[in-house]
Amino acid sequence: MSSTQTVRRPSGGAAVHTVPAIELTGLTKSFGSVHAVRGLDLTIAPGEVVAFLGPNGAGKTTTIDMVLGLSRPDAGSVKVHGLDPSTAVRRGLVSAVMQSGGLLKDLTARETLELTASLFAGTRPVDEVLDRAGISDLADRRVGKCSGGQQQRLRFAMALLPDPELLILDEPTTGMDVTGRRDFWSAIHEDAARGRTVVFATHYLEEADAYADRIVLVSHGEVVADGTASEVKSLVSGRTLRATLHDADPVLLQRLTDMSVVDSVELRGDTLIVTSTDSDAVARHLLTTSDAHDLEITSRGLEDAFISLTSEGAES
Ligand SMILES: Nc1ncnc2c1ncn2[C@@H]1O[C@H](COP(=O)(O)OP(=O)(O)OP(=O)(O)O)[C@@H](O)[C@H]1O
Repeated sequence: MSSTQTVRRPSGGAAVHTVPAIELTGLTKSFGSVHAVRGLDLTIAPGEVVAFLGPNGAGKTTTIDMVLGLSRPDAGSVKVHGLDPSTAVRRGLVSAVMQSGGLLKDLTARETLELTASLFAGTRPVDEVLDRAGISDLADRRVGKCSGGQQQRLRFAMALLPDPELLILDEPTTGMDVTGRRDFWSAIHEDAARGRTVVFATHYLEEADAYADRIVLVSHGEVVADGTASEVKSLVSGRTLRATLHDADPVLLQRLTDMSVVDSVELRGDTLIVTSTDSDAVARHLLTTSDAHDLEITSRGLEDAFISLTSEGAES
């Protein structure tokens, strides 16, 4: 069952004695015969911005629910700032921005925040959280008139009321248009720069690439990769080499395929595409034995890593 290709853990350069923002040990949760989370270990240091990635059904939401104290593990433990999750939530150490729900359409943004603040002791001033979420200009707009992106920034403002040490976002931008997503992330990014720990689950790989210090990739309820975006990308070793090749010689294609450093060879019209762990050797071979020209070598992206590390059989 063990399949972890963890490249490093923990990360973020935190001092060894620092109490982790999140510490998951052997976390396990099943629903009937579905093993949603299978012995997941993860430590997140204060101040890290971590993307939690994985295909549908990988166990992201189940894990997040346990971190927020919304459900209990079958086995293993969850600590949030050294406390059990419900105590951490009660003390305002952690709050969450979820995908939907929790808003009343007839209230304005300010009224929504005032109502939420009245339910808790010792919250930040409403004007401050409006400002931090970048929606001061929307304070008097009714929620029902706000766009999806603006509503998400309002949820973000609500989550900031207790000034939590740790902010958790579960697929916060699903269904938003590009502008809404960009505005939402710029507000989160600015806030995180002040030192808040942020953990977000997303299906948009480019969001993880752009905004996370660290990517934790889960598959079948386990961590399969853990590192910076470039470290995770480098787990799918190699690069893609493209070249223009007139009159491709089948012997040349076969020789390339037979090279031990070559993963795949493909011909699309005049364009030869080779993925390889040693693009220099392939380039040398091509340039000395064929008329290949317009050579271009690129790193494989996060999407390649995601597919390769989470596909069936990746364990082997
Ligand atoms: N309440 C539940 N009852 C039964 N099965 C559940 C329940 N919640 C989750 N599961 C199952 O557990 C597995 C993990 O689900 P989870 O929602 O944690 O995945 P996810 O990574 O968040 O997926 P997605 O990206 O689709 O949201 C899935 O197979 C899901 O069907």
